[in-house]
Amino acid sequence: MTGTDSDLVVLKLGGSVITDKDSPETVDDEALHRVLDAVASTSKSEDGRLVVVHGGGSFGHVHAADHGVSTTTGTSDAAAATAIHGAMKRLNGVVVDRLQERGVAALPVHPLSVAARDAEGVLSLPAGATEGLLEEGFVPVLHGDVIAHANEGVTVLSGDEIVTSLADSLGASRVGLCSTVPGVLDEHDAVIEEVRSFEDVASVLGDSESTDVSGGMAGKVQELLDLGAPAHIFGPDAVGDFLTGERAGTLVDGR
Ligand SMILES: Nc1ncnc2c1ncn2[C@@H]1O[C@H](COP(=O)(O)OP(=O)(O)OP(=O)(O)O)[C@@H](O)[C@H]1O
Ligand SMILES: C=C(C)CCOP(=O)(O)O
Repeated sequence: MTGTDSDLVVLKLGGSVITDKDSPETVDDEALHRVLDAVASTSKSEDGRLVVVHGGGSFGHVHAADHGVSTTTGTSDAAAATAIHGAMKRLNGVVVDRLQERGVAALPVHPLSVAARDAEGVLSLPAGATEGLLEEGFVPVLHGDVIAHANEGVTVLSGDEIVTSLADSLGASRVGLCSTVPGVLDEHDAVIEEVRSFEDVASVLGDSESTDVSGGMAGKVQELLDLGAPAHIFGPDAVGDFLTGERAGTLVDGR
């Protein structure tokens, strides 16, 4: 949120950061308050536009696992889809409410209503609603969800996919992923400052074939390297630094 008014920052709050992954549908209040305090204080002091995306944690993932739904295996059971979507809407409601309580003009955008995948799994996520809200001065808050998937019913759309899709379609100037770890870690658990190619980190992340691109660090790094914008992976303590344009965690930049 530094620079010109038109600068757009996309920030993802990891589901494992803002929820207690060991307890179904439980928000990690302390962690959520901490990261939202940082978002609220910087959004008042910095120019620029912000989109927030959050993951599923103990909300969406528990229901997705119960119903055997992943990013590639779907369900045609409307009740199952509603269970997953409903849980994600509850978490989204908490994030939006708590941002509004802090004076941030947050509004929800639910991907189920706008996005779809074709039979090859290629995602279409129209950005008109998000863009329109940004133009009106709101902070759109999107979430991982279930979406229509040709021949599969609905499948999971991850927050990471939303981030990369919107960053491209809206021309984000910076992207940040707040995870539970302080960055991409090397074999001694030290934060790697910069990743310019996947080969730089393949040995600590495992090779791409063995990785589920919807989750885990290897998939994140691969997708972020393909973006047209610099991306940062950092821990909950560094949200404020990222939003004010300071160095935060690991810079991933494949441009
Ligand atoms: N080299 C590495 N450096 C940092 N984390 C790694 C590394 N290799 C694997 N990981 C794992 O990747 C995890 C981060 O990915 P994960 O998808 O769980 O994060 P998240 O953004 O918080 O996602 P979610 O929204 O799904 O909870 C870390 O918790 C860590 O266990
Ligand atoms: C499980 C659901 C519905 C959301 C997944 O989003 P993620 O936590 O970003 O992978």
